[in-house]
Amino acid sequence: MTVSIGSNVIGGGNPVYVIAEIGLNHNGDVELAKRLIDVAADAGANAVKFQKRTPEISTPEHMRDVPRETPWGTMSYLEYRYRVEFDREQYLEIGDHATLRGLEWFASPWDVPSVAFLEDLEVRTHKVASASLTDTDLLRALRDTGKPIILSTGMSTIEQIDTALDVLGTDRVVLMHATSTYPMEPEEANLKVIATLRDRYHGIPVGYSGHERGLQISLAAVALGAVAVERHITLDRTMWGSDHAASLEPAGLEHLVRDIRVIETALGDGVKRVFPGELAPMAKLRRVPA
Ligand SMILES: C=C(OP(=O)(O)O)C(=O)O
Repeated sequence: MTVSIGSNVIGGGNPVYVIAEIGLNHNGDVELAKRLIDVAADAGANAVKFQKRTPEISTPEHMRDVPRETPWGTMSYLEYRYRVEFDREQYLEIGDHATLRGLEWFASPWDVPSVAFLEDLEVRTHKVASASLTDTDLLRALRDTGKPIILSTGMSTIEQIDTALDVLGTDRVVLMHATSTYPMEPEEANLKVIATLRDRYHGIPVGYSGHERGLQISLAAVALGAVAVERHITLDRTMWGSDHAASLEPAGLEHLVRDIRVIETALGDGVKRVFPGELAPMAKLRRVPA
């Protein structure tokens, strides 16, 4: 089964769909978001992704008043959440820039009103963050859009994934294996879950959303058959903000896309054959012809 997002097809032997997750790494600055879009386009990614929240709904009650040191002074966690949200005009500017650079753009809505916000902007797909996998109201709102859904599975049990898919259906879903630790250590990657998900949810394309340092684990995910890869990106890992440290800088994203393209080519089709380029070595090296 394949899932189409714009002109890209995910699964079915198509090129791995690379999502550059800008998330909140724009720190509420449209110009920074546009520079990150440029980084994703220059690296050859397929899409850029954001996170869209209605802070008074999506911020857990117990977190709202927790003080947070920010570049704009000390504020409550709720105020900080507002500070890093873009409004409609800003998203229009960002979306236009992504389109101009040949990238799909979409977001993970973290609450039901954010789904309508993104629908109004005519995104072609939605992402469900791992944290939202158990939010049945959100899943229903997303199902009702009729759009393809990319569903991340970090911090979730198989039973919770079953329930989410009962709500979403299986026709237009891409599952993303993920572990929601930042940065994620190799011991927590559990990449064999990619095969577990593929076997259990037969026909649903399975990708990987990574929070590790470096490239090896994402590249191994591709070697294990992940059909989409999502990684956070930043201009500089030392920038202020919770996700920068577990993000790829421009050169890292460029190398990731380059190496993914090599690996997917190298995986081939699984049919054992003698390649034309082997004929000369065969003539030279094989003592006993067939
Ligand atoms: C946090 C997100 O995703 P993931 O769970 O894949 O990291 C997101 O998409 O907002």
